[in-house]
Amino acid sequence: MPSRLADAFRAHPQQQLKHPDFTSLHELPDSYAWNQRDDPSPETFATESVPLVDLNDPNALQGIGHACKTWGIFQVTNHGISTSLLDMVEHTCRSLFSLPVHQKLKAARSPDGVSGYGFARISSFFSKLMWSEGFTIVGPPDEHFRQLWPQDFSYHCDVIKEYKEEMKKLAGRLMWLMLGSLGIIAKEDIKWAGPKADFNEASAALQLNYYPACPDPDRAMGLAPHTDSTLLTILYQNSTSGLQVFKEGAGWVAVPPVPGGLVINVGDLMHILSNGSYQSVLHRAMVNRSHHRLSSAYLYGPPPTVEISPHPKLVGPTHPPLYRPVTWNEYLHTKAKHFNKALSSVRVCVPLNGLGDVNEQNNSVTVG
Ligand SMILES: C=C1C[C@]23C[C@H]1CC[C@H]2[C@@]12CCC[C@@](C)(C(=O)O1)[C@H]2[C@@H]3C(=O)O
Ligand SMILES: O=C(O)CCC(=O)C(=O)O
Ligand SMILES: [Fe+2]
Repeated sequence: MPSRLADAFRAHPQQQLKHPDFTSLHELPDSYAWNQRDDPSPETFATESVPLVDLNDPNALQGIGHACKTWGIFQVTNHGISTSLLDMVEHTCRSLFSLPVHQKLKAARSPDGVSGYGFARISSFFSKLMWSEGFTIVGPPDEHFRQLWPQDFSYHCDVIKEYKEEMKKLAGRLMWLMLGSLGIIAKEDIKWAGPKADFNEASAALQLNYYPACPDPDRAMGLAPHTDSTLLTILYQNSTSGLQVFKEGAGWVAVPPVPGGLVINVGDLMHILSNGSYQSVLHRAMVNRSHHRLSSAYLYGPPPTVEISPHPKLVGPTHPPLYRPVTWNEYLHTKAKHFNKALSSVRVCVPLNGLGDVNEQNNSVTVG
């Protein structure tokens, strides 16, 4: 197994799709029309909303634990990331996606690579195209940014570098809050957290997403339903709504932007580490008729070759491990090959008369 995150996709090259100039499309081409309107509209039916946690609140740990068990997603305020940094990231996203298509294609993701401009990796699993553009950053963005902005690439590199540093610190803090709520509190409990317990060796990808305004938003899909292959994801969304999460019993629920807030979601690896206690949430992004939307997802995971398995503290005679150990690289590779079957493919088979409540989450995806 390769030791760098950037190598995880070598064995699964992605076919390059044609990038449109969205601004020139005044009608929704058939290739972008999803027949997904069989689900109830969240505005009409959802009576519940995603939990909001103030990180300065002394009860934040309990709030986070409850949110991870029941929703797999929550929003945070007082997270310590300055508004000016978030504004700068938004400005860099805006500047990137408003470049002419031919310029953006100079930084296109190569078929066997992970970084660069293009459609989301999951596109190949759907017969319809998504109304969005993405830019994935793993490692330093310098080379690609130099192609995009020959003049001011260093300014944008600095913004991304600072953002990644701040996100890494916040992610480490969130890890201890999420784990703490499960009783995993000592630094020895997670060896790879390192001597300072600061998760210094963690790895991450930054995914910048752009959803242009769409002439027929009810039939289009910005980003198809998926779970993230992460421990956790920190999402910044601008003031245009679009993110929705699937909740059993409630259907698709909108996650409205909270001024200055960040969205935190549980990923598949955290679901595994928590031995199924925390749900990795199925989510998607919808598009808007008059407003474009920007988001940036900080996809956070362990060092690429560290094995993640149900934590020993959460496993016992009445709680057998539900998953086998898996490294992030191996899991990304599996996701690239099997998409929404990846999680069940690492699940341990429990005999029919087996122990434990085996609640498989609804990961099924309907292709329009
Ligand atoms: C570290 C990661 C996590 C990746 C793959 C790689 C870089 C880009 C990430 C995303 C971002 C968009 C959704 C997703 C499903 C996709 O298509 O690309 C994510 C995927 C995953 O969570 O599996
Ligand atoms: O744009 C959004 O709200 C969701 C983005 C997302 O799910 C991702 O990048 O993984
Ligand atoms: Fe996601």
